Amino acid sequence: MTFHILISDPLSEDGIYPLRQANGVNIVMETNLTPEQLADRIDGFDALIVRSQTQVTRELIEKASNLKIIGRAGVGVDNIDLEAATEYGIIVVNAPDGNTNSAAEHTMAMIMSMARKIPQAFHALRNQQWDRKSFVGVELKNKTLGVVGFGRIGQEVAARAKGQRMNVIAYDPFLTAERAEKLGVDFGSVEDVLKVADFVTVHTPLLKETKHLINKQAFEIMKDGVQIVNCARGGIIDENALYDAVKSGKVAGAALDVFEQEPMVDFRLLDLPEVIATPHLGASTFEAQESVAVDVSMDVVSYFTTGTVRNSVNLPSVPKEIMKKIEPYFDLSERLGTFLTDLIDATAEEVTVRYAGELANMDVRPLTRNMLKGMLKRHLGKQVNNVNALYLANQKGIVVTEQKTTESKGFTNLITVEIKTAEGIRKAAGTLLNGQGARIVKVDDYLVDVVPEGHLLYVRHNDRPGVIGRVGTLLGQENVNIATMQVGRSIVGGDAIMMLSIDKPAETSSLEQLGNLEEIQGVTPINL
Ligand SMILES: NC(=O)c1ccc[n+]([C@@H]2O[C@H](COP(=O)([O-])OP(=O)(O)OC[C@H]3O[C@@H](n4cnc5c(N)ncnc54)[C@H](O)[C@@H]3O)[C@@H](O)[C@H]2O)c1
Ligand SMILES: O=C(O)CC[C@@H](O)C(=O)O
Repeated sequence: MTFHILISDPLSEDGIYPLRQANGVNIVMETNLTPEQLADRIDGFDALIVRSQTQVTRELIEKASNLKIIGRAGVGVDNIDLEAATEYGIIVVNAPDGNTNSAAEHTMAMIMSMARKIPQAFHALRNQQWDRKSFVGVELKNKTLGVVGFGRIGQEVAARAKGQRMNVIAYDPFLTAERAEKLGVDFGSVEDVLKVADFVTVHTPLLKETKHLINKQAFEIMKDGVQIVNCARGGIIDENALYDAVKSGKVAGAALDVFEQEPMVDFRLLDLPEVIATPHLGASTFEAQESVAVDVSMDVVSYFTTGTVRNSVNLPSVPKEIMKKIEPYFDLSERLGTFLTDLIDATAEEVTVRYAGELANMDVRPLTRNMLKGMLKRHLGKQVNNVNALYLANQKGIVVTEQKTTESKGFTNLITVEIKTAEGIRKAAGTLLNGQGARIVKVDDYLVDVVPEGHLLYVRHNDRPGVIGRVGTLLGQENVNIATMQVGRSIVGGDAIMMLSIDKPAETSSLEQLGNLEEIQGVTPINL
């Protein structure tokens, strides 16, 4: 049998030697196809290997009736419709480590070029202007670099910046005080970072949560004269807001490798002398291109020869016989993870999942991974699945433990998730009620009965007469319909909670008003 592989973006020839060496493969390299031509060409191929140019859309996937694996020679999988690939049973693999170094070096090159106005000076010189006055720069030494997104590349950039004797402050939802100390950086919230940084560099994926993370409001809290870098993904910085911030003088320099639309169509930012740019070259080194091509080629060969891969982004790997028994709990596990993550405004350090009842006699590792997927997807987005969730959690320094007991205190099965953060331990427990679907039955030490779906509000309050009525009245005035409400309390007159299920998400202003009501201690929206 021949395995047909289409490579549709330029890949290092040295990097694809694992493919060239494999028996029974037919490699076709066609790197100049239009989307329409690719759609006409794709059918019949077993594997598609791309970089960031090829858009692997649902339409393309639907035309690829033989496709089994998509290889992304790089990190970001935002050019691949993962949902469609998963839906069609196509494994997506990437090369998460191969270009980390090059991307970090490019970021440093951009910071230094921007700080010393090297591209601008070269441009003038090339136009035969010997101008030594217009290009006075700033030193990096003793300046503060703010790193937003402290994963592989963010950490490598920080290490290099420290070599330039910069102070580094970072924000990442997975960064704990302990890890920050170990890595020799300060840490704080995004606001903390933006407020104190002389240079800001972003290294997050592009997700719903990170789209326009650096916007008008973010620029407003930055120091006057801040310099900003984006070598991660276009769209993390709002380009219109950046334009205005540079124009107003708030931002003294911007260095961009990536853009909201690529290839670039709006060149307005480049009219500004403070802006320097490269056309998405962060990973464009011989070393990185060879390394990502080797990694992805090896996974494609491994899939073809053994059916296994190393860097899966979406592979569901649940043994069939286990799957059948535990499948009904998949959704509940994931929702418990998301529920607790929304509830907790702190970095998870340890996660314990307790399985009580019949589940204690089964291999529940896929459920734990699904719970982690629910937990991590808030910050890592689509790249998390039940295959890579545990790996990603470990990579973030989260210690994950499973515990089992056959005693389940009145429930056939009970799953309790406990998350430890620097602020303490929070927990939620859920079960499947016979014929009535999933329920969250305990939040911390309060007994509840909540369907884990839709929009929920978790309200902490003092157990006093009239509080529940005031909450209902205010939400009514704000046109928020309450579908269900649960109340739990520790002791009469003590701390209490309300769990409300509402028909649509409450506006921020409504939540603020709710939080300001007498006897209310706090309000947390949860969206499942
Ligand atoms: N310019 C290029 O050519 C190039 C090359 C390689 C990678 N990249 C891009 O760089 C980015 C980072 O890559 P990586 O390998 O370091 O990924 P990574 O997954 O190791 O790190 C990303 C980090 O961002 C954090 N994050 C998620 N949401 C956040 C938020 N709201 N605020 C702050 N942090 C948040 C995650 O917790 C994670 O630690 C990706 O977008 C990738 O596609 C670009
Ligand atoms: O393919 C490229 O050159 C860019 C890759 C880079 O953006 C990535 O996310 O790995």
